[in-house]
Amino acid sequence: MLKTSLTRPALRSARPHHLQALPRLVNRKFSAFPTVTRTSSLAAARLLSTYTPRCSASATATTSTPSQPDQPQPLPEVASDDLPIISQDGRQVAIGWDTRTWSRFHNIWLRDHCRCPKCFHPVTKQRLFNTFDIPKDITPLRVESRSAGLEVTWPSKEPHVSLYPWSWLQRSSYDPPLPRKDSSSNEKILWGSKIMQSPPTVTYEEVIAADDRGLYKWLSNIYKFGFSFVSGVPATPEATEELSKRIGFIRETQYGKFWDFTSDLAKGDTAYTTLALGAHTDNTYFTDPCGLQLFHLLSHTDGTGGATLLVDGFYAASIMKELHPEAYQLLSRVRVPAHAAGEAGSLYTPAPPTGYPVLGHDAVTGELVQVRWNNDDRSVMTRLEAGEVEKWYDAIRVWNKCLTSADSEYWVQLQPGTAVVVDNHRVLHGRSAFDGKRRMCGAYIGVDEYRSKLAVLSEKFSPGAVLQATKDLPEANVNGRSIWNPAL
Ligand SMILES: C[N+](C)(C)CCCC[C@H](N)C(=O)O
Ligand SMILES: O=C(O)CCC(=O)C(=O)O
Repeated sequence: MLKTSLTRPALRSARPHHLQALPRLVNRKFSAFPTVTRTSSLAAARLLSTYTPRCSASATATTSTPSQPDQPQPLPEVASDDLPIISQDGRQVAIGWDTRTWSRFHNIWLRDHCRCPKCFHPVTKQRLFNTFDIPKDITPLRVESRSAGLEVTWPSKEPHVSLYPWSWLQRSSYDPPLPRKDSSSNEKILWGSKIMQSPPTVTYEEVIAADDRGLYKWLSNIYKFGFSFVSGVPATPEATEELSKRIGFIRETQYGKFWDFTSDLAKGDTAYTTLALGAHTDNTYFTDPCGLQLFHLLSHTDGTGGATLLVDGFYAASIMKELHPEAYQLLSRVRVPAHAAGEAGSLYTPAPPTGYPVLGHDAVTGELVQVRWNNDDRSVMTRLEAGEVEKWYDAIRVWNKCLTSADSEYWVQLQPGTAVVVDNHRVLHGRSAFDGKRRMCGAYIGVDEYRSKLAVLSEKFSPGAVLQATKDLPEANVNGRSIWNPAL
């Protein structure tokens, strides 16, 4: 059972945080958060303040607003009695989905993306056809609109026929990019301290069940909220390690593989002390910080404190972006070096040594995709421009205020039997100071192992529109995976 500590335990520097009242923002939509909608208004703030959680784990401190009528809607599935119009214009094939929506695919792109067994290995899903054998000016002998998709006949010794399912072409459309049907399942829900009313939780029994449905629920929670509890976990390192491995193999570091630690400085890091730790993400000194971090408190005797802090870094960033856009931009640009130098046998710094910005964005979509923040592990700032030094310190001061506001901080006193997993690219964690004997165990999981497991489970439990539309096509599914999986 989780005991939520309603008062905020003193952190190491125990500064009272007098914050100007941050407007309570409900769901938020920013260019940086394309899949989350927001209504930030006084009405929304009132809504939040009177918020009463629904009973399901999906209840959050936010409610989603109806899709905006002016946003382009995904195209309907192609009906066999209403096939798209197609036309060739020299270097491209144009597909008319309806009177107003056309996609254009370059001939060379289409030839390169043939998924027939000769061009694309049906088991390994690797390209077999040599891209560089495609003539620069390749032109189809014929293009046909078939119920199964676009059929293209290419010139070669014996004509080569490629089929491209309509749903796959809609999803792959680049000229123009088309709205996607399954974006709702990709929604992330930003949260503040009110998440304490209904934190995302699964049971240990659900997660270890062989049908993987509970495992999928757990990983879906982590994807949507950036963290999830697991209740009913046997309070042993062995059970916790097995739980971790349900997601993927554990990532070994200088701290070991599966860790079982206490305040004995067994490793050269303040985690192995009784000190309070402010909200941070781990591994800022690695080029690729771990994806997930699992914690399970095994025991705490003869003492108090040691409460766990969780902060949604995406939520805090969205507030900072709204209220202090210049600070947001500075933290999105200035690279922060970091180190782990507490073990004699290792000295970690990221490549490149200049480090990475606190707020990392997808270079194509502009979406915020990673928070990297551990002010204790931050190294000497040698790359600040003289004119930016004080601005940068002002910006991290604002960032710290957003992280440490009562609206952002979710304090919870972990109990043996309840583990927590955080997305280390989004949710910051910390703890209050403590005394007595405290034993914590856990593990890191690599970001690609986490994403891979979620992708595999999504294929099974929530196949997107393309997998649904192509599942009965001949030779689509080989070795349990569709050649039309949009992830390929
Ligand atoms: C291994 N364990 C999780 C116990 C501690 C790791 C040390 C955390 C380090 N200061 C960082 O922020 O990455
Ligand atoms: O001891 C705890 O509760 C958390 C320690 C921590 O923040 C870490 O290991 O990264």
